[in-house]
Amino acid sequence: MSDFSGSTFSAHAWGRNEPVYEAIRTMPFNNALADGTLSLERFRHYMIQDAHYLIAFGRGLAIAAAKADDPDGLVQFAEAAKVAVVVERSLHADFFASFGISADEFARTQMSPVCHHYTSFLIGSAHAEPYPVVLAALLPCFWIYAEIGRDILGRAVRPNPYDAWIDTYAGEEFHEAVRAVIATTDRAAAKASPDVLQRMHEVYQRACQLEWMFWDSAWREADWPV
Ligand SMILES: Cc1ncc(CO)c(N)n1
Repeated sequence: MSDFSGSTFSAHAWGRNEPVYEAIRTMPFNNALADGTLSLERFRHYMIQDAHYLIAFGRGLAIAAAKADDPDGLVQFAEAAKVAVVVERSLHADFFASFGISADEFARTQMSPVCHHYTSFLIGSAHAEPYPVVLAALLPCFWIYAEIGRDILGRAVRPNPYDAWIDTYAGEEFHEAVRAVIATTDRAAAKASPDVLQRMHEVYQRACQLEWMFWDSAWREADWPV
């Protein structure tokens, strides 16, 4: 493992979790998304679960906003919470329509086990943990999508049925928000005690692992076993 000691939390956390990122980047789901061969069924599964996910992510961000240690953080995460819900609504209004998911199908589809796990982890951490740890739990959701979006854009076969998804996460608007979340998390980490910093690394790693599991679950079209 690389030694990132003395540098920022984000550099350290990224370095420690690089193998997880590399595993995500090369997953069958993301390879197939890039070359346009991903089955509609798998993407539909992913989108429905992501609509569930984004609402919970928005709630986690709203809790982060409430815990922010300054007004800038309050505004930043209140805005991010709003954007999560706006993106969820665009999934519903645009993606669901173009990929043939009816309101009824969405209403009938509960969270998958992994989506349930990931969202419970985010909401539970947001409620229970101090502000810097909440940010560390939320950071991979932003950062990994930004990196995956750009990576896929760089190798995507276009036109691609999933162009709109790729453009959302490769786009500069999203990346600007991600850089701001990285900066806020690093500022919070710089003031954190060793115990809190340790906790930040634990939740950051867990969120990275859950990101991998979220895509894997969509690839397997996983459902509750009973
Ligand atoms: C599972 C998941 N993680 C992160 C994002 C991006 O915020 C998303 N849309 N879905």
